[in-house]
Amino acid sequence: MPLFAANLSLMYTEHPFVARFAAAARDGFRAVEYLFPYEHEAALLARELREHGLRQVLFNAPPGDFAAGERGLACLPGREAEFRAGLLHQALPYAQDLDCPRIHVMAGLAPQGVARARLRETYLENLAWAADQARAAGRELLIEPINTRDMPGYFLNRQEEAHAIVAELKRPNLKVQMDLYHCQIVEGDLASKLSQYIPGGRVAHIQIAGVPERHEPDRGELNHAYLLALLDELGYAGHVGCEYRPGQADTSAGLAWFEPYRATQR
Ligand SMILES: O=C(O)[C@@H](O)C(=O)CO
Ligand SMILES: [Mg+2]
Repeated sequence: MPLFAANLSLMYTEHPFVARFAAAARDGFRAVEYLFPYEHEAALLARELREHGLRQVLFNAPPGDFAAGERGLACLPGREAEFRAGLLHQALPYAQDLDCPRIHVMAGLAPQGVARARLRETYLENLAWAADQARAAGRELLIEPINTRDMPGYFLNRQEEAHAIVAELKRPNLKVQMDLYHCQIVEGDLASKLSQYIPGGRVAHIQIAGVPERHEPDRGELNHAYLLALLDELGYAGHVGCEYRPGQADTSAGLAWFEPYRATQR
């Protein structure tokens, strides 16, 4: 049975951030993920994890000025020093304090007028450097294709591009975060894509949500039970992040889809 991680950036937003750990644990989750930990002391977050029997399985490296619309720095020429400082001085220390095995590095929005080849070159140089730093610290580094309906201009959109980069850089700890919500919007054919990519061992984290509204996985056009059973069949052993915005005010009330899996979480 899949192991799920509640995404505390999108779920349980009816509670203040720090109270979301307890809420997720009460509902039977044993793991969490969220976008950014940096507004909170690592010791405080570590205590929430410990007190509620939760594992932190993923968070993102600093993305630049998120409030101003930036969505990562890794492909941006001229921002290398900021990207590298964020990884080294913020993401990796938090990963250590939270005992978090993997960090997602956002690519960034492609700036107008800069050749794609130059962005790709910058992206690969930054990723190679960052993967080596993460490896020395015992962490995996993840890249995630994201759809351009939600994030217009985002540099990395397709699974095949992400897998090509991982293959090219040959860093054993550089892996793909496969978000089935984005993949369905950009590419579709999810069952074939899972069968193609999971056995290769390059997918270290999966995320799910209903499509098109990014609500609970049992709302919308996808057959989540079929896809989750397929993950088991394919031997996927990582976590499945529940990265969705609940369709009603009460996150717990929308967890009927989670019922068959609740007792098997660990
Ligand atoms: O899918 C997403 O939006 C996230 O996984 C993320 O890290 C960037 O927002
Ligand atoms: Mg995602």
